[in-house]
Amino acid sequence: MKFKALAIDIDGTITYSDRRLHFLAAEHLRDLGIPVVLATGNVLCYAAATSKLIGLGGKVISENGGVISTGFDTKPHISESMEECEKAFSYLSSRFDLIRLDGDLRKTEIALRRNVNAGDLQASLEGAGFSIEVIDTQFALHIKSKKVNKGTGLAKMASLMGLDVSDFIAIGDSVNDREMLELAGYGIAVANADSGLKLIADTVTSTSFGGGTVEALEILRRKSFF
Ligand SMILES: O=C(O)COP(=O)(O)O
Ligand SMILES: [Mg+2]
Repeated sequence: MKFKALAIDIDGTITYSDRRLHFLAAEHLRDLGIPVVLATGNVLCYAAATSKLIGLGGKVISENGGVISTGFDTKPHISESMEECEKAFSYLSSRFDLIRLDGDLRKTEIALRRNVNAGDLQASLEGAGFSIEVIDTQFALHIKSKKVNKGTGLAKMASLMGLDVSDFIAIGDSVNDREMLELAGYGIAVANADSGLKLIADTVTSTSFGGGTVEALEILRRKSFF
């Protein structure tokens, strides 16, 4: 089996636990020989800068699928307005002590510091009839649309690249990588991934964080997957 591209999470997957970039993982990604798409819950400028600094081509899925860019100088594709997320945020703000992240850089969802429990926020929103979800990636909380995720982002990116989602290998570590791993032709969870992601992955590495990505790429090469 041959795959044509790789979609890979940033935080927790090509970093150490404290978010420093894992240089060896970055080096392996630069020399992969197939297009590498960075897929993150973080904002577009963070994803694009990471792509540039690694030496990749600027193809990124950011804001958990809400904002997609196929190159450094191209206009991003933005999925939907964040009006519902803003309403949910203002509802929650009167009930919880929320700390919003990233200023006005976010276009489609809202990120929060992890000083509150995602399940409590979710239950409060459901009680008030909101159709909005709250996820905890271990790096931040995200108030987001249920219709947008890294899977829908991958589908959009694949079509923009003239590929099918099944042409992609996906690697990740967290709840926000689930739909992307489900859709991709082959999915790998690094050892620090949450148990739900490990359950749906085709392979789970024995090494954590960026070291897990180095191991994953070695496994994929051994299988001649690209
Ligand atoms: O932004 C986050 O919460 C986590 O980012 P990630 O998707 O790159 O792991
Ligand atoms: Mg992650």
